[in-house]
Amino acid sequence: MKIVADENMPYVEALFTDIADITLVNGRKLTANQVKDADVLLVRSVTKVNQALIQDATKLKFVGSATIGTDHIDTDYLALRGIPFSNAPGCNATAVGEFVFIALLELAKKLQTQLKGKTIGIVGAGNTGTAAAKCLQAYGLKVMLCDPIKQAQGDPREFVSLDEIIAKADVISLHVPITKTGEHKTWYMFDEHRLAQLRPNTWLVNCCRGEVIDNRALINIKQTRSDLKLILDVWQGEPNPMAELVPLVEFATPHIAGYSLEGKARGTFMLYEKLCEVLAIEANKSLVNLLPSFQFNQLSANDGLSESDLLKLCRLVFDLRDDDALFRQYFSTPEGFDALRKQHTHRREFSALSLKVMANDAKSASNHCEKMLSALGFSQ
Ligand SMILES: NC(=O)C1=CN([C@@H]2O[C@H](COP(=O)(O)OP(=O)(O)OC[C@H]3O[C@@H](n4cnc5c(N)ncnc54)[C@H](O)[C@@H]3O)[C@@H](O)[C@H]2O)C=CC1
Ligand SMILES: O=C(O)C(=O)[C@H](O)COP(=O)(O)O
Repeated sequence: MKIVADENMPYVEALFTDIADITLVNGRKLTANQVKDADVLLVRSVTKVNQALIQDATKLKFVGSATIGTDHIDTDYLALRGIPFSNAPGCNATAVGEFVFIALLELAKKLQTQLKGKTIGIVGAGNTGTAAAKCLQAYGLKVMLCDPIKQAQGDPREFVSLDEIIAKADVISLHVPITKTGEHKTWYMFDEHRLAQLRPNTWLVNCCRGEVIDNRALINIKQTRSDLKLILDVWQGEPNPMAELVPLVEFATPHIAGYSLEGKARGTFMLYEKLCEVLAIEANKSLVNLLPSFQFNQLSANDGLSESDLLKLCRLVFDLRDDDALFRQYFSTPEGFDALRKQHTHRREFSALSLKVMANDAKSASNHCEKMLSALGFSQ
């Protein structure tokens, strides 16, 4: 049996060697010829899986994408061919949630202000939006959710409209799939008109898909609205972001919000489990055994962490400034965007770090700080 897998999918060899021969490929440049004798195809978001790619792959019995998004997969064509498909919903939700939290702490620091006290609007309350909300609420921030689809499905959480988010939130974070049709389509959800409605000093975060914001309109509005602050992890036209936009952005990263080591490993592992199910074989590997130990095993923190202390702690698992600096230097070089993603130093999730909080006051042993760090996801 032959598995063709994206070379940027960690742990493929550790998980699939017992099942099949593995050929690793450049996912962005994958050709029909490379796939034609594959039994299994494992991709990431940069590979368009459609009729043109797989029509000659007559033996194909499974396609997996180690991602949340499925906009690169022609699922109708796979269904027509009767080829089972699985993505990896939720695999990198924690990574995205922590990315948003850390990025906002970084932005507050850069602007010499505080994140504390701000009201956050989350657009799209699925896996990643919920994970972001969890971190922000753990820090005591007011979070408003907008998700008309979940609302209509009877999700018991409180929801508001997008207009209300735009009118009231200090920070807007986007967590929707890219959709081009229908009542709730998200393509250019933030077009010229919506961008013009943003309140003074709004912080806008996009780590879902670039085309949710009209990037040309964003460039235009930033010419006259220096009060708007941007954190962009995703870009219209990846892997070629609009060069004029980059200097207008406070933190710029190459679509790595979901790139924690845990998140990537979870994505591959979910496909491993699914393939075993499809092939009716036992899944005898474990996810925990794949992950290396973290270099900072256990730390003590004093009670009463300031926002600045909290950021220092977060930087131990992920220092966003490194990715931002590399992005500005290399994004416009040939293949620079993809190289930055490939060479991204895998960061860890908060749970990799065990923290013991030293109470200043013996009576407050079970203190606020300990609860907050635990709710953020740090181990204890
Ligand atoms: N930058 C990165 O590394 C990553 C990016 N992503 C992107 O983020 C997207 C969201 O991921 P998840 O949260 O896991 O997906 P999800 O499917 O769990 O949640 C998306 C939510 O958006 C809602 N939604 C759809 N249209 C909407 C609209 N017009 N207004 C408000 N809400 C709307 C849906 O009802 C759903 O609850 C993915 O589709 C993917 O494109 C996901 C993971 C990592
Ligand atoms: O899961 C998704 O959807 C994402 O956007 C991924 O984080 C993208 O990662 P790659 O598949 O492009 O490595």
